[in-house]
Formats: sequence, C-alpha cells, structure tokens
Amino acid sequence: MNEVLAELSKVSVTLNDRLIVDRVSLSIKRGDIITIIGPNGAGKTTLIKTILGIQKASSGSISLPPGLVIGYVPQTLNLETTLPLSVERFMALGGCDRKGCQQALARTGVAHLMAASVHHLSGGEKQRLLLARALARQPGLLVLDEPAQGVDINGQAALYDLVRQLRDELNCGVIMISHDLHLVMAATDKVICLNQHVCCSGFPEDISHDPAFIETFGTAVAESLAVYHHHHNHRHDLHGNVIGGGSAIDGTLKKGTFDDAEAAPTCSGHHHD
Ligand SMILES: Nc1ncnc2c1ncn2[C@@H]1O[C@H](COP(=O)(O)OP(=O)(O)OP(=O)(O)O)[C@@H](O)[C@H]1O
Repeated sequence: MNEVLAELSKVSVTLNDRLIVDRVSLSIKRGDIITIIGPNGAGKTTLIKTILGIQKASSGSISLPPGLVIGYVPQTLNLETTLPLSVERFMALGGCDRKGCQQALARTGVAHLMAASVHHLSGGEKQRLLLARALARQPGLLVLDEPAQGVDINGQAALYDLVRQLRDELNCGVIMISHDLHLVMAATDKVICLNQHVCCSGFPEDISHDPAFIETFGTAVAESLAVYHHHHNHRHDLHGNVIGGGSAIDGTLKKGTFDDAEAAPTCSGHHHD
C-alpha cells in the first residue's frame, strides 16, 4: 500500500461568512495523480491552499507526514515588474543552486532561458519555469494550480505527459487543478469534481458518466466528452449551493468512486447502465 501524503477529513473553509469548501474528505497517496475539476469559484484553489497550509480550514482535519516536501506551482506568477529578475536569479531565490537550476529547467524544457528576464517570458514559458522551481525542491507532493494555462494545445498534452514522467521519476504524489477536461479525461488517474462539496469523484472513464459531472459542466461539455445523460437529484446555484428537490446529504459513494475521496455531502444521481 502506497504511503499517504495528505489526508483530508471533512475539511470546510468559510471566508467572509461564506462557505467556500464544504466537508471535503480525500486522501493523496504516493504515486497518485489526482485532478480537481469544477466551475469557476468552486473552491478548488482554496482547497489546495488548505493542503499547503496557506489557507486555514474552518473545520475538519488535514494531516501530512512530518517533513513532507511540497512543490507548489501557483496559478499565476505575480512579480514586481520594475525589478529586474533573471530566470536563474528567480530559481536561486527559491533555494536552487546553479546546477540544480540548470537540471530542473532542462527537465521542463526551458534551460535555454536561464539568462532571460522572467518578465519577458511567454505564458507557457512561465508555467514551465514555475514547474522547474517546484521540481528543484525534489518534492514528495507536487501541487499544481492550472499548470497548463497559457500553454498551447500541443504544449498542454506535453505538459501533462511531463507531470506523469515527474511523478514516476520522483515517486511523488500529484494533486492538480485543471480546466482542460479533455486532457484531464485522457491523462489523469483520478478526478475529483468539486463544486463547494465533492460532487463526484473517481476514475476518468467513470466520472464522465456521472450525473453530477453532467450537472456541473452541462450537456454540451458532457456530450463532447461522449458521456450520456442521467437523472441527477439536485441542482446547484451559482455559488455551488444545493438547491431544489433532492437531498444531497445521504446516499453512498457511487460506482466509479475511488476509495479515498469521500463526497460530503454526497450527490446521489441514479445510474442507468
Ligand atoms: N481570501 C478570500 N476572501 C474571501 N473570499 C475568497 C477569498 N479567496 C477566495 N474567495 C472566494 O472563494 C470562492 C472560491 O474561490 P477559488 O479561487 O477557490 O475558486 P476556484 O474554484 O479555484 O475558481 P477558478 O476556477 O475561477 O480559479 C470565490 O467566490 C472567491 O471569490
């Protein structure tokens, strides 16, 4: 059994009196690649910030093994543009020596940019730089917030491929957020669909059949992913709150749900197999 790198139990986050993350339980093990999907404002970034300790959970518990090294690739790189900063210096600020810096940049395909200014990098180059910085820490857990944003379509597939290779090389666990549903379905091991609470979770081929997935992303997206329609017993408002009809409190984890993520409250759409 692979080592557990992060264990979340009924984690909720309330910000400004608004419930942003609702009783999320999940477990990340060494070797896992888990992708969190969900609409804008669903609480994805907030959830990973609680794993990183940047955001405090309002309730629930998060446990990480002592000494776990986490490599984090944030959604954006916010830097003071008036300060000159080379790629090498940026890496050095993260504690990386020249050799380690060169190796990490080479691994993410941007070694030729060592002397370039970080302010002049393209969107895709910035993402690769951030990945290199995370990689240089030799992380046990890699946390990526939309790593493929600003990357062209071929580059996205290559980036996901690289993440898989890094997982194998470092024998780490990976948790990432993505909006690239086609790539997620093709290139990820496990998917968690978050809309404040965990709507559904499981392996990509199963989750794309899930009514909660269709409810969250709509039929156009679902059909483009060659999924089929099911009855789903509740709806969400724009804030992810459950509205109308069915209860989202009871129900059991459905077919296609993997052991380690618990939907809380659980969606209970009916499958028509
Ligand atoms: N520090 C904060 N104070 C108050 N509200 C916040 C704070 N941070 C995030 N929020 C709110 O929490 C909600 C969830 O934000 P979050 O960034 O986690 O969503 P997300 O699922 O990552 O969205 P996206 O896909 O657009 O990046 C949003 O409505 C956001 O405005």
